[in-house]
Amino acid sequence: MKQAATLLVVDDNPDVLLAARLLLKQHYEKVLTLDDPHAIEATLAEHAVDVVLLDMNFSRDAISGQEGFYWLKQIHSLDPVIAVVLMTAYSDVQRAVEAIKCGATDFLSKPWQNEQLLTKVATALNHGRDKRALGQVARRAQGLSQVMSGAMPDLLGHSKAMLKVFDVIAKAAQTDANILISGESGTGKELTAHAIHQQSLRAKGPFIGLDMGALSGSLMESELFGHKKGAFTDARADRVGRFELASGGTLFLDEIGNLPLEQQVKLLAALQNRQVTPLGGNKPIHTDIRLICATNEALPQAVADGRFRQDLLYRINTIEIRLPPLRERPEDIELLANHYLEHFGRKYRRNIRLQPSQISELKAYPWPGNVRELSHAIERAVILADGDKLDTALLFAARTELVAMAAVPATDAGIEVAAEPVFDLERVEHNTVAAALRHFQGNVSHASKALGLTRGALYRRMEKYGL
Ligand SMILES: Nc1ncnc2c1ncn2[C@@H]1O[C@H](COP(=O)(O)OP(=O)(O)OP(=O)(O)O)[C@@H](O)[C@H]1O
Repeated sequence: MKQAATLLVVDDNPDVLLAARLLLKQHYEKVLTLDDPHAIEATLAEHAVDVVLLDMNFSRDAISGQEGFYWLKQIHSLDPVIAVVLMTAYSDVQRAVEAIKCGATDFLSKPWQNEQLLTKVATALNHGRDKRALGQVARRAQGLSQVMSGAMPDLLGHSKAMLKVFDVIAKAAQTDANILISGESGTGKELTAHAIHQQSLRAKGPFIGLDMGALSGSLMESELFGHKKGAFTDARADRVGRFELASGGTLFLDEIGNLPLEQQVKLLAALQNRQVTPLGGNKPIHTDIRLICATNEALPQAVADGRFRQDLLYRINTIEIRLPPLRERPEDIELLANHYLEHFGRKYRRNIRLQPSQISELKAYPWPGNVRELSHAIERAVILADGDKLDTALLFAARTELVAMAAVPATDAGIEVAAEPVFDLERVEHNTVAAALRHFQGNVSHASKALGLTRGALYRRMEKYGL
């Protein structure tokens, strides 16, 4: 199976690019190639690249390697922790040492042995990921996370339901009890997990998250517990698991309902024994974590269906926090809308206010995508506003779609059936995604399965259409 990673190969020799691509494509999901290093910046802006394989000598300057060092610096100014493997046909030890000193993760001589290239890429990939995760640990440990990665927004609300949630958060945060947060997509489960961590005695420790919806069973296991080099075919280097990274802090497992039964047994054992053994390892590692899990499906039903272990549910739900959907707390809508109006007003340099009639309309809309949908609606309307007036039609672009769909006999797939055929793919896609989310009451995992998309791909479409 291909590993979910994006690699970028930069070399001015098309044969080198082709050879690298053909080899790496067999093992990694996305392999990008560039024959001109000037395009690196745009490529990194567009793709979340994990490893760059960078030639040291472009045609202007055939052998000194200075161009390679220049581009290495440029790459690190754009992303300081990205793993870069420098490649050169003029290899010598001195240059390898210099490359590593300048921040390269590794050094590769051309022509390469395929096995050697794969090993170096795998090591660089793990190195980069661990560096990212450890960077997060270090930032949090130093209390600098707000400066470096942008402050986590506050969890807002003044409805009775949310005041109750705040109360449970404040009490639970002071303990090490495991917490299960449930709620529809976009209700703020991840934000709540951060809020608990920030109010807890572990606030200075790391907050490490893992989305169980985005990974296959065996990958999940290696992400959770880590692995030793050689534990399985693709394990080309040791890898630190999230349990170990989260030690002293909080481990947040999103979409816990997606954890396959086999891995549920292992998670339960890790929680009971407070230790994990990396795959392929034989020495257990002691862990000290508080576990917060999130789900947008009813886990008791998953237990009844035989998809989730009851003993694991009892272990993770010592405290349960249910986040109500926005339609159940319309009192929060004005507060949230004004918050986002100010936030995006500042971001896009607009000074805009909501009219009382618009607030009433916002409150009347059911917001199937919850707070995420509301924030997207406000952002879109702020960007497209003329002067200081907010156009109600823009604010409710998503609602207009839903109304349009309701007004015509739509199939369960939600494809709009118009009197005149409309050949607008984007519109059909938008309608279908909105209908699937509505059908599964905002459950992203179920909707993505039904649409034949990964959760990531569905999130990208939700983002695109402001759902
Ligand atoms: N009470 C709130 N106050 C302010 N912002 C909120 C609140 N709830 C959610 N948000 C915002 O809405 C967006 C979605 O929140 P979050 O990712 O925490 O939801 P979620 O329930 O984890 O969603 P999913 O199940 O789809 O992963 C984020 O941008 C978050 O900042």
